[in-house]
Amino acid sequence: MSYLRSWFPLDTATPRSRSNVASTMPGSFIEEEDDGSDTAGEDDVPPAFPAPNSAQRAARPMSKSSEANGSKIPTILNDTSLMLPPPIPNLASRQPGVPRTTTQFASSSLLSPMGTTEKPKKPSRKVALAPGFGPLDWASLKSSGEDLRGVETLLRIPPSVLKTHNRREDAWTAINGKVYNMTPYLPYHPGGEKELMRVAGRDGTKLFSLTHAWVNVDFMLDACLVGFLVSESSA
Ligand code: HEM
Repeated sequence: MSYLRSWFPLDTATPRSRSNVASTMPGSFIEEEDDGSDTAGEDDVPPAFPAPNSAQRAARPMSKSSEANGSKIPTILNDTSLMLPPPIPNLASRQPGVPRTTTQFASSSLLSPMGTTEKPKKPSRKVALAPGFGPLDWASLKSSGEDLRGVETLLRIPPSVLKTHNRREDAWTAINGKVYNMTPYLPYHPGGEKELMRVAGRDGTKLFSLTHAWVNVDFMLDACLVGFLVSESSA
């Protein structure tokens, strides 16, 4: 009991009756000193929650009726005092290709992601490749062992030599210092032959990286490497 008294500021000087204690703290497990009398069965009251004198109990508002009769029974949170449910998303307002507003997003996470309805920023400039000239066909041609270079060994190529390889049947270009034979790749190029031919016989590094810097030319045209671009003087 002395242990419990240190928790609760009870007036220990004037001993209270059990009924006094019970009226201030309903459901309290506090009891008087064991006076030896038989109290079996009276201890079965569950402990009060929130605990008497706890911060939670102090913070919660008392109901009007409980304030009136002086008892400290906290108001029970009922359905009307709960937060309102989120608004139901208006699915009918969705338009293909029209991005949704932020409120439409906030209302549901089950809608399809925005990327699927958004218009592409720029129209694709890819061309329709002839059947049998897709990326996988190019990959299998590269690994077939067929000669796609047209040279015996890798060469040192000055701009004056590069310039002479500017026809569809013999189209070379230099990208990042490496010279490639583009001719076998022409029908496989997703941007079309015409675009590729713009860099035939010259250094195509700038145009290449302006168009699609993400394309791995080292890998795409590894089987077409003919040599390295060098200055006229060092050729
Ligand atoms: C010489 C090496 C080149 C290689 C290996 C190459 C490869 C490719 C590849 C793989 C794509 C598809 C890109 C993608 O799916 O995102 C592509 C697209 C394209 N390429 Fe090239 N390319 C080369 C040079 C050029 C050059 C010099 C031009 C000239 C402007 C060009 C113009 C284009 C265009 C317009 C597209 C379509 C882009 C689009 O709208 O999606 N390419 N190229």
